[in-house]
Amino acid sequence: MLLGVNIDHIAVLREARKINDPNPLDALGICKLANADQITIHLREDRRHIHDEDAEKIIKNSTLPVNLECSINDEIIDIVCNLKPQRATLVPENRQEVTTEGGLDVKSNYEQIKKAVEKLHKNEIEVSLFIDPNKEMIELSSNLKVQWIELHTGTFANIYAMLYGNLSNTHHSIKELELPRTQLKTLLDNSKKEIKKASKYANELNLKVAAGHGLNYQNVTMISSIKTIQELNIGQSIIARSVYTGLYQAILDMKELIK
Ligand SMILES: CC(=O)[C@@H](O)[C@H](O)COP(=O)(O)O
Ligand SMILES: NCC(=O)COP(=O)(O)O
Repeated sequence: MLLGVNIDHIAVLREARKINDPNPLDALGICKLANADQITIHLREDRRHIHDEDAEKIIKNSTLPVNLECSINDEIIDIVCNLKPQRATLVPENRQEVTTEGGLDVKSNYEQIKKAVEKLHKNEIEVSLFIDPNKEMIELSSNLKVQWIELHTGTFANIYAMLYGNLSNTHHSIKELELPRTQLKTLLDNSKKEIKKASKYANELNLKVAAGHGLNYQNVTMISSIKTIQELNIGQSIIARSVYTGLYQAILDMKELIK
């Protein structure tokens, strides 16, 4: 199983002080040494962590392929076309959100996405669509002739955290998931089944499948055991663990779990 390490959260720490430290660029060599397969970054419209200058330097200096996540906004797509990462992953963005809350609505935004995919392909950038594990979204992605889809695992991760991660005992508890454990267990099983079924269907349509969002050292093996998923993109949990273990060890630990 391939691992893309999302290094956005190094920039989150830097932006907490609005200075130049820590610099996400410094992570590139460590990711390579720890056998990461890809660097993932998200150039958000509000530039809350990764900035244009970071993206430019990371793409120029990385010896690993760079997967640049971005919205479908015209201006952002033009920036990505100039930056020329190996891959662009198109994601939904909502200025108010704490983090990406769901997959791209490929149906409602079909024409805008088509335009973005064509521009990116013209610039020799492979394209992935960050979508929910939903048959219609997969079929529309296939129609758009993208190379990859990335299945949003945020719902799965939230259920897991409420069931096994003690989240319900904190002020971050997710109200709509405050359910009896038996019910959460069923929801978790169903969520995994949905992801498995979606990845199998996408492979049948010749789409390569990545998955990510909210994956961590506890929940990841439930997803990495799905053979029709080729790659995981993981950020927050790896960077959080690296505070204690160092980034090199945090990546090795994740690689060991998903091999
Ligand atoms: C699309 C996705 O899942 C990641 O890019 C994630 O959103 C990164 O973290 P932030 O949501 O904090 O930007
Ligand atoms: N596309 C998902 C990603 O890059 C990482 O998300 P997270 O692990 O930071 O939640």
